[in-house]
Order: sequence, then structure tokens, then C-alpha cells
Amino acid sequence: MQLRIGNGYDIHRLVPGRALILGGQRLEHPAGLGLDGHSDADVLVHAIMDALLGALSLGDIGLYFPPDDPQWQGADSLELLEQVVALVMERGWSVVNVDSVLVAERPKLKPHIAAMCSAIASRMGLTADQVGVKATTNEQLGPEGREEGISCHAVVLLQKP
Ligand SMILES: Nc1ccn([C@@H]2O[C@H](COP(=O)(O)O)[C@@H](O)[C@H]2O)c(=O)n1
Ligand SMILES: C[C@@]1(CO)OP(=O)(O)OP(=O)(O)OC[C@H]1O
Repeated sequence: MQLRIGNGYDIHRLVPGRALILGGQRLEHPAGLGLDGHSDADVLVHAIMDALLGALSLGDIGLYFPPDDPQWQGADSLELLEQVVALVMERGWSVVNVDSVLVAERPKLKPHIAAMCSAIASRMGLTADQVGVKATTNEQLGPEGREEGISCHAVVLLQKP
């Protein structure tokens, strides 16, 4: 059996007047902020997509969904994730597991983690226990700590018989 590992990272700015969508869940920010981007700016799903592509040296999400292409304006990142998983599966690979960490000062993400795992797992053809989503503050340090943005790191493991 062959194994491949991939890692992904993304960060988006927190701004007024935008929705806050993480792992496909629409959340409320206490200051009414949301994530800016060409798509729905779901940093968690973007980091997972980049980890999947990275595991097979297939480039990054900007290659498949260019940020200057109007086709992806307001895109639902979970739908893009389905397309990236298809690229992986058509090459004979399957996902062993996904792990990720969201860096966000607010809102409290813990109550939403299970829903994020279920939504991501269902779009990836996995069970929720194959998808890890964790959250940490940045202890008020750096851009995430100043609530200028939310970032996410993700890793995936792929296997091929
Ligand atoms: N936006 C967040 C950040 C953190 N959590 C949870 O709180 C725990 C402690 O966070 P620290 O940054 O102080 O280590 C963390 O392990 C998460 O369970 C959260 O729910 N939402
Ligand atoms: C999926 C895309 C599509 O525009 O989303 P964006 O909201 O632009 O987010 P970013 O992580 O900056 O780049 C990835 C893009 O491919």
C-alpha cells in the first residue's frame, strides 16, 4: 500500500458585511464580522482542499478555481471540495483521515465543531470520525489575535492499495 501526506493553510480577513462560514456552517461573530473573499471564504475547507492537492503534488486551489474567475464568485467551498476529492479518487487514492486547526479569537467554535466535521465528512465520502477539526485562539497575538482574520491549518493522509 502507498501512503501520501499533504498539508494546507489559508487565512481570510474578518470584515463587516460578510458572512462567517466555517466548515460549511454559517456562524455569528460577536462583532458582526465575516470572512472576506471571492468565494464564501471558508478557510477550513480551503485548507483541506490544499492539503488534498498537496498530497498528490497537484498544485493548489487557485489553479483549479482562480480567484479572478467570476465563475467562483460566492462559491460554496464544500462544492469545490467535492471536485477536489473527485480528482483524488479518480487517481485511485482514498482519504485515511483529515486533521485541522482553526485559529480564531472569536466566536467560540467548540459548539459548532461536530456539525463542521459531519458536513465535511459527508462531502468527502467519509465518516465524521475521519475528520478532525480543532480550534485555538491566538492568545490575542498576531492578525488572528487582533481579530483581523481567521486562519486554518490542515493535514490529510491518503492511501492507495
Ligand atoms: N475560537 C475558539 C478558540 C478556542 N476554542 C476552544 O477553547 C480551547 C482553549 O483555547 P486556547 O486558545 O485558550 O488554548 C480550545 O482548545 C478550544 O476547545 C473555541 O472553541 N473557539
Ligand atoms: C476558492 C477560491 C476561489 O476564488 O476562493 P477565495 O475566496 O478567493 O479564497 P483564497 O483562499 O484566497 O483563494 C482560493 C480561491 O481559489
